[in-house]
Amino acid sequence: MNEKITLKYILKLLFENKKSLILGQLITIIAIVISVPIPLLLPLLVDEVLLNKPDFFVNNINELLGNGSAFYYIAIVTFIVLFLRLIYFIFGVIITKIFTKISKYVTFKIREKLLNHLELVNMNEYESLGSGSIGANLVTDVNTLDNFIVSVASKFIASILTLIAVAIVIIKIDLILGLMILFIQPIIMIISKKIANKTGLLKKEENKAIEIFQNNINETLDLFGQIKASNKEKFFFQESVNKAKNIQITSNEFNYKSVAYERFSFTIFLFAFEIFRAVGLVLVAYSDLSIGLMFAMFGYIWFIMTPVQDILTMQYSYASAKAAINRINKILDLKVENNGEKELEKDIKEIDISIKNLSFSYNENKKTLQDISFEIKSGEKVAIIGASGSGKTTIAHIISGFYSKNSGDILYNNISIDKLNRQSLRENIFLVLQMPILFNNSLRFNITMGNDNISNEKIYEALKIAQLFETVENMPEKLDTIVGKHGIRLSGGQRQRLSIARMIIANPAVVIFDESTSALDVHTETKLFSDLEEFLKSKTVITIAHRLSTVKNADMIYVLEDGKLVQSGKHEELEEQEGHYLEFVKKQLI
Ligand SMILES: Nc1ncnc2c1ncn2[C@@H]1O[C@H](COP(=O)(O)OP(=O)(O)OP(=O)(O)O)[C@@H](O)[C@H]1O
Repeated sequence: MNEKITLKYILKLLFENKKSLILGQLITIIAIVISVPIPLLLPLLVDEVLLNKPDFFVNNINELLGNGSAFYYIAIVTFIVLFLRLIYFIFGVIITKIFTKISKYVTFKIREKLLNHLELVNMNEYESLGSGSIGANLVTDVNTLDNFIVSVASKFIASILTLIAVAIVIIKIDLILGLMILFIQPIIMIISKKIANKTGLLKKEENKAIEIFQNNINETLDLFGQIKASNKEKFFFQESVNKAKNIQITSNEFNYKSVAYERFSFTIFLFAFEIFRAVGLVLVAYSDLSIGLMFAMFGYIWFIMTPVQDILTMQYSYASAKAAINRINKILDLKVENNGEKELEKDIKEIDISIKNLSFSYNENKKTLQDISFEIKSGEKVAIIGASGSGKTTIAHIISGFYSKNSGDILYNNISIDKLNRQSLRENIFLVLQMPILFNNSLRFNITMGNDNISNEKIYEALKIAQLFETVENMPEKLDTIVGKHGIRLSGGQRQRLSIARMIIANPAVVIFDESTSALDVHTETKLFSDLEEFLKSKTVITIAHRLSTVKNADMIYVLEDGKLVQSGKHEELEEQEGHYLEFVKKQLI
């Protein structure tokens, strides 16, 4: 079982960069040690210089650099403060650099893990989520997680340590004020946490609306041509507008309420700040707290705002990250396809296929294939026919290892599909689809599937057999012509022939044609099969077809009806029997 994304898992990834993590935290601690005294320095001069009570600074400056005027002391301490701020800034940049690198590593690892899992996911499972939501998970949700990791890795420990250091200094300066801060801060944080949960729910709504819109618009754009052909632009685009409207509503709710909630938390903090100030004044009036230290306290109250705000923001992003993790884990919940260890020999020439009591359903309500058994010997040419929806494509997909059977077995040279490595299976069985979908890349890429080792000569040879040579020769960029998204710039027949050229290059032992020439005219189809004859001679060929001419010469014909195998035999035998095949022949003759 694939390990889920959890906070523990994220921590594990963070600790894979242990050295950088420790270095980053060390520099953070040094930066805190440098920054914490800053608010104390200049206010101390109020007492030592303005109120003429020389102490630490004046005494030490006198001893080290000699006496001087008020300007002299103020200038020296100001210089020290500016210098410390500069160092703090430089350390801040280094810290950001280290932690950004670590967090980008973690988000990359998460994306890599998701992609590695997706690669192995079972087709049925993949279809249950759809490409739109998986895309959103990989982009938006991982980014949400990224923001959270950056802020936690770089600010969590720093904020806590700064708060502790400041608390110590404040308590040392004045016990009452210090303790007040220590009590009031957690209360503010608890209130903020409750608010953060509400923001998380709103974010969830917004993300859902974005996902629905993304799925809808992807589909509308993919089917743009068909929508236009059915004159349904208004309907489909209005649907998309409605979904976009929903984003407006949910985004509006999230954005304004999350800002309002954030401001509310901040206002509570400011309330506390004013109370601290009032208490400071009272303490100067009624206790031995000096004016200079009171100013220092005010400085610390401002100083403390950044780490407190950081922790508050971390709570908001934690709420969003938790929601993102839940959605990301849905990808990891998708079951992977069974993958056995046995392999068919590379470039094997002969594969016997034996299908035994095979059953399959896409969902629990209906059995798509029921108890099908037949054998295909190596080199045999078989045809599968049947009414639309009878399960022909499904059986082709199962034989090629795209969908996993529910029961029964398929044996390839006596090796059960459960024990067979899927890559090895697909290397030797090629399914030529009716509607091949192409990459928005060059013809060459689509034929070779990115394999640069295949020579132009070999590609042109395949194109000639696939009846596509002249078409490609007449294209301005020839093999470098870009085919458009899903191959939109090619006709249906050209796409089918390109897919056949891809099959010729792959040179498998078993070829399955699933209505792969349905878009071709009879003349081109006849020429194609005649040119393919030599290439297919020794191969096992399974043809799914609607045309009698394609089926007639098969060594064996299997007839499917409603997911069941109802007839099998040669054309001459089946033609003599009453049944589906005879009906099929009659229809073709008409
Ligand atoms: N991905 C899918 N998810 C759910 N049901 C599906 C899926 N693909 C096909 N089906 C259903 O399975 C049944 C068999 O479909 P299949 O595509 O195998 O039929 P076919 O005989 O190849 O049809 P055609 O000749 O029209 O291509 C049909 O009822 C179809 O609705």
